[in-house]
Amino acid sequence: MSDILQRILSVKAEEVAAARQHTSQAMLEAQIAQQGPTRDFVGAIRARHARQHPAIIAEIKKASPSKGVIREDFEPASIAASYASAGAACLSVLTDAPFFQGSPDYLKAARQACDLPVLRKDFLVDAYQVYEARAMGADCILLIAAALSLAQMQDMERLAHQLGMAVLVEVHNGDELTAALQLSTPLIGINNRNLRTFEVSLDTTLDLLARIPADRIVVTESGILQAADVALMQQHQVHTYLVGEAFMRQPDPGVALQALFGNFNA
Ligand SMILES: O=P(O)(O)OC[C@@H](O)[C@@H](O)c1c[nH]c2ccccc12
Repeated sequence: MSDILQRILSVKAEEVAAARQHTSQAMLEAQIAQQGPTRDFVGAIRARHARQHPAIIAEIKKASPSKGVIREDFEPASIAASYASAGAACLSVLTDAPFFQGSPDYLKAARQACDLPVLRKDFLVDAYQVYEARAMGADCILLIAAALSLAQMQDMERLAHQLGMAVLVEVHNGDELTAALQLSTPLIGINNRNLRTFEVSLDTTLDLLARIPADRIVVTESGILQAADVALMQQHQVHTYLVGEAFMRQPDPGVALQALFGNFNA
């Protein structure tokens, strides 16, 4: 039986084929020409670090295949505003519909409601989706090393940079990290959740840390739920976090962000 990541990737290939039927790449490029400038995703993270603050990429996620519906009362614009006033560095918005109940409209609404840079959180398998990301307003894309060859990642990174977007490359093991370190992006995400089994272990971050050069920014992703998790990462000089569920389960996500990371001001 194929794992969940394989299933998602085959659905994505179908989605891309269908999307091309009604919106050509040339049409996406015309939409991109109408977009304003991108917001500096890496710069927003570095600015938090320069003030000795953690940098939080706060996620807007309604549901996931491992947890089902996480948040019933789901208004991306007000969640974005709440995160922004709580001092988040950046936003991450799920745009995948079939598995995460996300939408490009959620990304647009969230980005419009604040001035934070926004990551399109989806499963990219084709350059077409990089154009799509910028056309919907994204400032950064996610490249999942478990889903892509090094050559694919290099091509998509080059395109993202041409379009003014940053790249977060996500790894889960040493082989994926070896590939990720051959990209030029400074943003190396370590996903504590295995996308094939859903198992979560913060040791994933700690185990890979020693291999990451000092000029890269380690983003610990998934499973950061409580103060002890943050303290553990701080002890290991990890200062950039991608957090969704811990915030999305609370009535006010920004209040939850400050409860977990402290009340610093952006
Ligand atoms: O909700 P959490 O456990 O805080 O995790 C957020 C984020 O890391 C997670 O949503 C994620 C990380 N990588 C992904 C790739 C695809 C979809 C989702 C993800």
